[in-house]
Amino acid sequence: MDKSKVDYSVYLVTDSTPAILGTKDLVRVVEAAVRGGVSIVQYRDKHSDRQTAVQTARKLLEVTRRFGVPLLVNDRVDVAVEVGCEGVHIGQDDMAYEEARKLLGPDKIIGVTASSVDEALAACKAGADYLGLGTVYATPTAAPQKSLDGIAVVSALVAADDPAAAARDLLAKVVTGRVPDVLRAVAETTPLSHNMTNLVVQNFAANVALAVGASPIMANYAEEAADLAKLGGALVINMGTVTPDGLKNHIQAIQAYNAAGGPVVLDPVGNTSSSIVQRGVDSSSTLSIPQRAALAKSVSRSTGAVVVLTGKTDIVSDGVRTLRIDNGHEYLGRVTGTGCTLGTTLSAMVAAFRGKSPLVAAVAGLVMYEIAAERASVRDDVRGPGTFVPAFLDELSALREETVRGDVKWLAGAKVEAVEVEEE
Ligand SMILES: Cc1ncc(COP(=O)(O)OP(=O)(O)O)c(N)n1
Ligand SMILES: Cc1ncsc1CCOP(=O)(O)O
Repeated sequence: MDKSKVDYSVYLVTDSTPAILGTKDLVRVVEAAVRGGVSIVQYRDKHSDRQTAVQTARKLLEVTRRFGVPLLVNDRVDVAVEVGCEGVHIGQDDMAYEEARKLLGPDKIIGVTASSVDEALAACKAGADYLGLGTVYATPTAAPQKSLDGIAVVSALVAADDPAAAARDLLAKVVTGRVPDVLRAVAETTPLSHNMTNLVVQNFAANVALAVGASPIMANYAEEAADLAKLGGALVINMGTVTPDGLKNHIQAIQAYNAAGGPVVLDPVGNTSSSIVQRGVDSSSTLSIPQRAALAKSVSRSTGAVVVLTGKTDIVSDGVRTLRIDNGHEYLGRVTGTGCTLGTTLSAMVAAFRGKSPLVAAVAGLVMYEIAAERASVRDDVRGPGTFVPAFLDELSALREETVRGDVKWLAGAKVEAVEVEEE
């Protein structure tokens, strides 16, 4: 497992004490919670003897590996080494970070509890992969300007009657709560949105990029890609009006962005190839929502990419977590290019949120785009698809400005839910 890609959004810390677990079976609770959307699990057991702890950790590892999420062990580095799980979480009174690192090697995850700025700085300097910052309470007066990477919970999941439903609920809330972070990152960095897109949408896509806060360049000549890829932006490959020559340019540009580690958004539009990652196919799809969710998850698993299937209900999956978004307006389907320019929007989000969560970035792009459409559609000056387009650009821009000044009331309209997908 590549530890730089670990998602800390919903972090389950287990507890086997009867007061919290009750009479339930811990492994089943963890399995249900992971199925619901938990993205990382820590086995925390202060009471069991070593042999029992190793046995339990092995059972938990079997579950977490099946779902592709990491398992850490709290405090007991020897148990983590013996079962070969993804890492440990240590506190200030536990084994020293350096010693744990020696035992675990460079590739394992080591999280450290920090209860003061000094402890946090020391842990970062030593090389901790993440910090556990103790109990966090929101206050009604102080909304943080920057949210955390995720929340670690014990009883909200372990004591829940339905851990899978509780995990789905938390996942949707945590992902939605990070949307402003993504939009602010776009506003702060003005990322390059390098579009190799179709003939129909060039101008519209450039304007959407500007409205969401990105810097567009419509550059179809791949010789430019290597230089552009170094600028920290993202590439949009839209195959709407592709030609044999265009295809060669697409491949060369993708290679340049891959070499530079830059994100690529691929939109095959209504391409007639056999690939299933097709927006065109999807939007007229007769598949049910569970089928589309399973499809997105399986394509994401096999490609390693975050997959977005748009439609009345959008599906987003990173192969582990799958979400649905039910925002938008029918005008989006009555204006050409609105699917393509969603790709441009997503490029801005993934570029600005590079190194963080592409799943969260994708959800942010979808939510912003579709709530802008909802707001535009109810404006007095909008009388149909023609007047919708300028109003839509205005609303994209307004959402960006509101978010930057800390006004995120609009996010209350986000309809994001986690979807449970059966394992194949
Ligand atoms: C994610 C996470 N954050 C903090 C803690 C607390 O760890 P620690 O300070 O070692 O205390 P105990 O959990 O051992 O009582 C944690 N476990 N996980
Ligand atoms: C009409 C058309 N023809 C080739 S690409 C294109 C634009 C499609 O745009 P969208 O699918 O985003 O509406």
